[in-house]
Amino acid sequence: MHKFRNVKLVLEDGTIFEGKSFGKEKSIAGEVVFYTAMVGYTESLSDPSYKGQILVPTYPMVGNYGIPSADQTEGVEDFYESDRIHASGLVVADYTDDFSHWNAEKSLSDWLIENDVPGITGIDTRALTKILREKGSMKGKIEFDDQPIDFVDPNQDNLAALVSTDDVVTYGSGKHKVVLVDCGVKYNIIRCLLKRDTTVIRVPWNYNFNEIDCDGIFLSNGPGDPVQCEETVNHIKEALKGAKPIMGICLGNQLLGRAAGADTYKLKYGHRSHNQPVLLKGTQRCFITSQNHGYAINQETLPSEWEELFVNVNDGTNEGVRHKTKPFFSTQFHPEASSGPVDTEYLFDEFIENIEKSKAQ
Ligand SMILES: NC(=O)CC[C@H](N)C(=O)O
Repeated sequence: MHKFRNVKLVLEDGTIFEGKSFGKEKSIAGEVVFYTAMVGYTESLSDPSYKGQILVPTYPMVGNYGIPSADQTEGVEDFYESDRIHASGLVVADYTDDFSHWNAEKSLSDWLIENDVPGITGIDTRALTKILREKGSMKGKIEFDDQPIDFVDPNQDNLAALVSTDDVVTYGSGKHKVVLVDCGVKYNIIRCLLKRDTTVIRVPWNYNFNEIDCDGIFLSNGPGDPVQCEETVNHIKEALKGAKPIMGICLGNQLLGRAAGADTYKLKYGHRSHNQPVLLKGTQRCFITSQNHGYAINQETLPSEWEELFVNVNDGTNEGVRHKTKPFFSTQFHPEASSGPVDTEYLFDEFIENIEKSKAQ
């Protein structure tokens, strides 16, 4: 029985939380980040953007709806955001093995163990989150006494390269051909594109996608610091010389911003939740969005032919950019949601409209 052995969460500032293990009995180190969504542990743990991070859901009870089936449609799992867990570890207040849900097939504990990922329960996640909010996201480790390890900063690595596809993969057979630059794509982006009559050609993060004859370019979400993806940025710079429609999400927003000439920077503790309010610039329209990011575009550095598209109402940070004359836009939040509110899924329709207009020219 692997469960409920003593284990510690150790923060870079010296704080130690004692808890019980309910995942793999393996010490790991990473960046500790909190998220305040009440549901969505399956989607978050399988979101490649969490690579290298130790996740702390602030919602106290975790595990009660189990882990879903691996049913697939067109080669994409219906209920996961990738084919494995990408987060390094999970920290919860109150884990329960006693799950109940129409689609549950196994416990969260079993899924963590299968994926070699440790979990720690019995932690005062409210106290932990207060520390992360005061001091910012920080390095931490889930450590078993007999397996000491050092702290690591995952953002020093090119994490997108670690989670991107190795091969070019094609999904669907719709009329619009979209190149999907995979820096760590969430499956719901592929699902949202396939629902809109597309053929999706998923390519590695550093692939020269400009060589592909396509109708539009999609820049995915992904983990880590956008400065690590200089190769992708150079390919985007090339694409910006043309006029093929581009849409980006999250890391895709940051990479589009950098390709345009703007800078990016690290936020103190990031935005990870289902209730982030964003204002559509030039209107009074506010959307509630799903978010997961630690970096942002510095909107002051956007060149004059670009403008801010959305802004975060909580802290004024950038939530999207667009070109003033060409069909290029991106969002820092997640219009594909999964998990979270779907109010901004219409942005995929705008991307497809841009493709239709550009094909009609
Ligand atoms: N979800 C994402 O694409 C995250 C983008 C980037 N890694 C950040 O943390 O800001």
